[in-house]
Amino acid sequence: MTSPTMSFTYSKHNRIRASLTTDGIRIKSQFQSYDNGGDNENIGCIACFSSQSSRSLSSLVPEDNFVIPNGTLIPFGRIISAKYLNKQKVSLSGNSKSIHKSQTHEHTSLLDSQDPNHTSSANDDSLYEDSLYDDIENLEEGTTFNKSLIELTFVHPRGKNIVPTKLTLLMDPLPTETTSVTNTPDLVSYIIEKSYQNVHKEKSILIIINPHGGAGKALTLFNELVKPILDSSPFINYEVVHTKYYQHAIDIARDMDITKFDTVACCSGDGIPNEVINGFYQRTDRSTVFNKVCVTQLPCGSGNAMSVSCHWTMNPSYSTLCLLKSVESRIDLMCCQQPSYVDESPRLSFLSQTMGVIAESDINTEFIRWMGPVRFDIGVAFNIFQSKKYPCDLYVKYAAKTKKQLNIHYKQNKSKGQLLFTPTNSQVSINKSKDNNNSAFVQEKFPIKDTDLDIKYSIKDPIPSDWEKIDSEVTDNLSIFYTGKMPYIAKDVKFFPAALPADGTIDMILTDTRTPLHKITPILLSLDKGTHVLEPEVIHSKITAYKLIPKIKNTVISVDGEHFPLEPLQVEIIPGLLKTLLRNGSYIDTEFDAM
Ligand SMILES: Nc1ncnc2c1ncn2[C@@H]1O[C@H](COP(=O)(O)OP(=O)(O)OP(=O)(O)O)[C@@H](O)[C@H]1O
Repeated sequence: MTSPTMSFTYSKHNRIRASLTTDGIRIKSQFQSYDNGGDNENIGCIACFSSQSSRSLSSLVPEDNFVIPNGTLIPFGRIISAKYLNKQKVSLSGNSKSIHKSQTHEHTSLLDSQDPNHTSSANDDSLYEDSLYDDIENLEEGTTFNKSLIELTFVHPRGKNIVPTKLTLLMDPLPTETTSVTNTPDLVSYIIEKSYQNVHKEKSILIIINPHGGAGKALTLFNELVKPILDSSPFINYEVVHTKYYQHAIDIARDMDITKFDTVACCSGDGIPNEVINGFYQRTDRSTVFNKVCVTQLPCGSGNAMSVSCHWTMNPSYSTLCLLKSVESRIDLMCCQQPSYVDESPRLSFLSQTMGVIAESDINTEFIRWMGPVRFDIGVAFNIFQSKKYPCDLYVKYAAKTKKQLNIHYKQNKSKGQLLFTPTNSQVSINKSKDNNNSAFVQEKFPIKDTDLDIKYSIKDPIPSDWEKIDSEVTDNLSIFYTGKMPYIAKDVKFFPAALPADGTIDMILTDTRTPLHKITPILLSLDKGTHVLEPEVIHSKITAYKLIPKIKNTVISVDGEHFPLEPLQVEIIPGLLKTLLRNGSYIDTEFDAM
């Protein structure tokens, strides 16, 4: 991994003072320009940094006139790292107007030790001292002066994306009341601790890029939007591998050395995360892998449901910030069996299964197109829903059958799954504060044991007696059959608004062709809001397992956006199997409880 560091000349020309607040670091002042001969209290200019910078900085801050208004707050959520620029702490005493260096600073940051480009401290020190002489000129006799020169790395918006940049800040020491509360008397340690609360910040990541993903744009998106942010973090190590053939990511995940990595980040659509979890599933040490390795998506494909649901964004740069900052969580997976492959190995699914109109439309591409412009074309919608039905038999094991039961289930399970890391030893602890059921659930399921991965219901066995057959009036006229675990199945399509990461259930949505045409229109038009599930014609339940037996020859089954054989499909939930990253520890808020 490379860890670019900015080297630039520090002087009073580009000094910026800043102060700690409870939410971040506030830029206080000031751009002191020789050109205009005085202080400008309104802006801090870092344009001069870029002109004096190394290659890395100019690539990070290409604008010539990037300004930070005085008073700007850099929130901890946007801060990637901080380090002292001086290796020695300097104390000045005002009456003598002289500099006394104290002992060598104990808190050398990771950057100092890792960065081969970091230049000598002697030079830094003299520049640092120069800058301080200005400040002591105004000191009153007897006062002491003790400030730190901090290099702060953070991300800031540029256009639709975020990019990393660095600022050198002159900051006061940590207030004594803060040090007594946190036991982190050191300013840099405090900033880093606040910037990575409850987060496992040191990550060793295997990046899997599908160069064909997103119509061939994945590699460019990685290089332009993901890599600069990864490279700006001293806490991230990563290796990159490219997929070279169809389903290559299964082999990569099955064969990867898990002593080297704790995270797999898929620069792809939803196809690669699906392959990664299936590669894990095929390993002999699979429970160890599922306990250790976290799988996430950096949205570089055409279907990026995982990112929009988990990182709350389809933007690769914001998703990369989530990769650095998100809370590790456990989410349920679904295990699929079909006669063609079950003897070889069942297949895991993290997103959805569907048969019929949606599968035929290809979720990842055509479906979005259909949902976008054409969804307003009522004629097309009518045609789809009028003419095509997909008869089947369907047996389900209910967790919440009625909409009322589903609402209760949703409220009870909303906060399940989050894992918190204690800052001291990085051991997983359970978030007990939110919900007692939650902690019981996670304690029970963590760590995953080999037996947790065993199939509970074989497709070869008779249908269990506690499964219910869906009314054949519905299934003989089936229009939409869609089961899923994540709220968004594409941008702006909130198909499963009640989906929860670790409630141990699959959301099932059914419609049938008996629905009158005038009722189909509001259903189609409300998919972006997720309120289609409220329509009485839409069946919406939570289930833990099902068996679908198609009774039609000319359609397709799709699992996580990939085509599967048109034959009986049996699916069951595997609770909390996958470690992933959820922004703020939850899926994007669908506002289901307010519907
Ligand atoms: N080098 C490759 N050659 C052929 N297929 C590949 C290659 N790399 C990955 N694939 C396949 O591409 C498929 C889609 O991957 P992904 O979801 O990342 O992309 P996407 O842009 O969302 O694509 P799609 O719209 O086709 O689903 C997967 O089935 C994967 O096995």
